[in-house]
Amino acid sequence: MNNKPVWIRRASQLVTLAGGSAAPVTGKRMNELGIIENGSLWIENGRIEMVGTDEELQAAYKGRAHEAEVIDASGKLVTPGLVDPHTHLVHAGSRQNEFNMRLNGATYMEIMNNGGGIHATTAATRAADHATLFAESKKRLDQFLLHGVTTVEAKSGYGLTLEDEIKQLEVAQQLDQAHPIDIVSTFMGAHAVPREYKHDPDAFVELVIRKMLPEVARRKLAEFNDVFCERGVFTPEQSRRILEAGVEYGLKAKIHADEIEPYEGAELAASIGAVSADHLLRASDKGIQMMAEAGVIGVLLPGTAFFLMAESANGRKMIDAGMAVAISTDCNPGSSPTVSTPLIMNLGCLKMGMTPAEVLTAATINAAHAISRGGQIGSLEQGKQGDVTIFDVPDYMTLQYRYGINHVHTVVKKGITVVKEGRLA
Ligand SMILES: N=CN[C@@H](CCC(=O)O)C(=O)O
Ligand SMILES: [Zn+2]
Repeated sequence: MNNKPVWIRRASQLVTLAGGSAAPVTGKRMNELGIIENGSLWIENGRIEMVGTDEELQAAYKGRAHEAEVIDASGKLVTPGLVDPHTHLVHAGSRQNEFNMRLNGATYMEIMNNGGGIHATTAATRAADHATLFAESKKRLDQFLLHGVTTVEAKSGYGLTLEDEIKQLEVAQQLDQAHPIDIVSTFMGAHAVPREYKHDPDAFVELVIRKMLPEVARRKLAEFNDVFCERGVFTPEQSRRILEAGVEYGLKAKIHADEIEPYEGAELAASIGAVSADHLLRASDKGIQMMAEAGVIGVLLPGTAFFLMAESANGRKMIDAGMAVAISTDCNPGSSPTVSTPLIMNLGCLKMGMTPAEVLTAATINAAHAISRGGQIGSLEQGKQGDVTIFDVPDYMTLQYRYGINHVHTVVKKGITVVKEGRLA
C-alpha cells in the first residue's frame, strides 16, 4: 500500500471536467472540458488536494516534493479515471459461436428465442461457482483497468433464480473489495424470462417483485434495479411494475430501452424518473424530449450497435435536444464483448456524431452521474477521489483521432498507481 502523496506534473493537457459535480452536463457545456495546459495535480490520502498549472503547484508544494511519488506527464493527456456505467461484468462462458451465426444472417433475437443469447450465458453462469465467476470476471476488470477505467457498474441478470442472482451480486461485491476498480451493483433479475417460465412470464415477474427484490434489498446487494424492456422480453407494463417495486425497496431505476425496436422505453424512463435509460437505438423523438425534460441520463452503447451491425443511437440529436448523455461499453458476452471504453469513445465520434470533447464528458462526469457518483468521481477537482488516467497522446483530440489503440500509460486509483507504462503495477 503506497501512502505517499502522488504529484502528477507538466501534463500537456490536464482535462479537469470541473463544474459538473452537482448535475449531469448537457447541451453545449458538454464541449467545455476545463483544460489546464502544463497541468499539475496533487493527491493525498486518496483525494485530490490541488489542481492547477505546474507553476502553481510548484509554489504550493515546494517544501514537500521529496515526500511525493512524482509522475512526469509531459507530452501526455491527463483525464479523470474513466467511468463505465453499464456492464454485464459478472458472467461465465463465451458466445463466439453466436457471433459466427450472426455473421451468417441470424439475428440477436432469433438466437435468444431459440434458447441461445442471454439463455446460453444464464446456463453457463448457473453452472459456475463463485470462484469461477470471480476468476473470469477479474480478468475483465484487469483489462478495464488497463484501458483507463477506474469505476464500473455491474449488473446481475444471468442467474434468473433468486440463488443465482444473489451469487452474481455476491461476486460483484467480492470483486469490489479485492480489485482496485470500484464496482457499483445493479440487480437485473428481469434481464430475460427464463426458459422454465416461458409459458407464464407473469409468474416470473411476480417472482422478481415478491422474492428477488426484497432479498436483494435486505442484503444491500445492489443500488440499482434494471429491466430489459423489449418486445418479446418484458413489456412496458411489466417493466413499470418491476421498476416501481424496486423503488419501493430503495433501488433506483435503470432501464434497457428501445434497443431492438421502438417500444416506448424512453417514455417509460421519463415517466417514472429513472436515473438512466440505456441503449435507445430506436428511441422516439417524443421519448428523447421527455427524457431531456425529466433529466433522465441516456447511456449510449455504440459498441453494441457496432457489434450487432445495427444503426447507432443518435447521440447528436439527443445532445441537441438537451438530454444528458453518457457512454459505456455494455461489456457482455453477446452483444458487446469489449472492455475498451476508449474504443467506445472513438465509436461515439464516428457513429453517433459526437465531438471528441462530448465523448470525454460522456465517459467521465456524465457516466459518474449515471451511477449516482457525480459528487465523488468523474472530474479532477479538489476533494474528489484521486482517480486519474494518463494517456500517451498530447491532447484529447488525438485520443479520438488515433482510434482503436490503447493509449493508456498510467492509471492512479484513490491515489495509488495501479497501471505503470501500460502494465498492471
Ligand atoms: N440487451 C440486453 N442485455 C445485454 C446483452 C446481454 C447478452 O446478450 O448477453 C445488452 O445490454 O446488450
Ligand atoms: Zn446491458
